[in-house]
Amino acid sequence: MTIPCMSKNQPSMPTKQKSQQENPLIFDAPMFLHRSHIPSQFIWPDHEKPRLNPPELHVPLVDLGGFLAGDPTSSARAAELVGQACLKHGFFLVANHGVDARLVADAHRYMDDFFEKPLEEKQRAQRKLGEHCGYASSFIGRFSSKLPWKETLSFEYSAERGSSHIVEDYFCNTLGQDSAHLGKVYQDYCSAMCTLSIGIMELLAMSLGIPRTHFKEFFEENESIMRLNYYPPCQKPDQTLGTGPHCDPTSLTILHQDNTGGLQVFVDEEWHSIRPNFNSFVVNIGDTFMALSNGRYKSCLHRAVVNSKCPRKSLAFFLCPKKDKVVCPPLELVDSNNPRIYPDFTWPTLLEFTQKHYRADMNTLQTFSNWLQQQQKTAQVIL
Ligand SMILES: C=C1C[C@]23C[C@H]1CC[C@H]2[C@]1(C)CCC[C@@](C)(C(=O)O)[C@H]1[C@@H]3C(=O)O
Ligand SMILES: O=C(O)CCC(=O)C(=O)O
Ligand SMILES: [Fe+2]
Repeated sequence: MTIPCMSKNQPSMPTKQKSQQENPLIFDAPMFLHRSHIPSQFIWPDHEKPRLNPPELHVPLVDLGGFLAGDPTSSARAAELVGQACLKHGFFLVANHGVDARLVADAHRYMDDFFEKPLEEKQRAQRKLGEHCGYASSFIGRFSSKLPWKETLSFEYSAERGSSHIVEDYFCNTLGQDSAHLGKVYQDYCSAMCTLSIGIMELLAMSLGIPRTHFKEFFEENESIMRLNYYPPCQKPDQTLGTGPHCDPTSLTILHQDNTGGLQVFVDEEWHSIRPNFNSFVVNIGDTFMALSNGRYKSCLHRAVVNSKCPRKSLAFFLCPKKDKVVCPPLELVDSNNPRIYPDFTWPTLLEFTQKHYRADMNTLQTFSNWLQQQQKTAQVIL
C-alpha cells in the first residue's frame, strides 16, 4: 500500500527498534537536568515555544451529581452546559462525578512507582514502532524533531464482556507479578473512567437533540486507551513542550492532571491554561466524536507545557469505539443544510494512520479523510 508523501509530520518510517546502547539519544530525564542545554531534538520552533503566564481559560464546571442521581432538571442543565462548551472549544470540567477520590489518589501515586523505576525496568514494556501500547520515552526513534519532554505508558482497556482483567493481565505479563498492584489500580481506574464516559455520552446526545441512548449504545463495548503521562522537570521549559499541539484523534478524553499545572487549550487565537482541580476531571471531545457529530462539535487544539521545578503527571483515558463500529453520524445530524463532512471509517483505521503515517496534530481528521478517500479511489482503479 503506497502512502502519499505526508506533511513534515510523517514519523520516521518504522525501523528496527534500536537497543539502548545503540541509541545515542536516550531520554533518561535526570541525565539532562544538570546540563546547561537540552538536546536540539527537544527544542521546538520559535512560533510553537510556550509563552510565560498565559491567560487562564474559564472552563464550565458541570456538576454531575443530579444527573447521576437521575434528576431530570439537573440532567437537562448538565446537557446544556456540555453543549455550550462543545460549541465553543470542546473542553469542560466535571465535578461530583462519582469516581472514588482514593482511586484517583492511588492512580497518581502508582505512576511514581512506575516512572521512578530504572530505565531498563521500564523498557520491559517498551513500545514498538507503529504500536500504541507500551512505554515510550519522548518518542525517540519515532520522530526526528520536536520531541516531547515526557515519558508515557499506554495500555488498552476493554469494556467487552470477558475482558474484565485486560489491564491487570497487561501489567503482570509485561512488568511481572511485582507490578500486579499497579494493574489492579489501573483496571479499577479505567472501569471508573468507562462508566463516567458513558454517562457523558448521554449528556452529549441530549445536547445534540438525539436519543440519549444513541452514543451510549455505540460506546457500550468500547475498546479504549489509557495513557499515563509523566513530564520530568526540564531546565529549559521555555524551549520545549511536554505534549505538542494536537486534537485528540479519539472520541472523548477524560484527563486528570495533578496540581502542577501545564495543560493549555488554544481558544480565540491564543493559548490558555486550565487551572488544576484535583476533585474534577477535564473532559474534551476528540476527532472521532467530531465526525460522529457531523462537525457540530469541534475537537480542540491543546498541548502540555513543562516546568523546571517538579515533574508533572496526567492520566488520560481515551474513549474509543469497538473495532468493528463504523463512525457515522446519526441521521438527525445530516440534512440538506448539514451534508456529511467526513467519510465513514473505523477507529482502528484512524489509529493506525496516527501510528504509522501521520503525527497527530490539529489537522489529523481532515488529512486522514483525504487519505482514506484517495485510498478508496486507488482501490477502485485497481479492481
Ligand atoms: C490515539 C492517540 C495517539 C496519541 C495518544 C492517543 C490520543 C492523543 C495522541 C497524541 C497525544 C497527540 C499528540 C502527538 C502524540 C504522538 C503524543 O504526543 O503522544 C499522540 C499520541 C500517539 O500517537 O502516541
Ligand atoms: O498532559 C496533559 O495535560 C495533556 C496530555 C494530552 O493532551 C494527551 O495525552 O492527549
Ligand atoms: Fe490530548
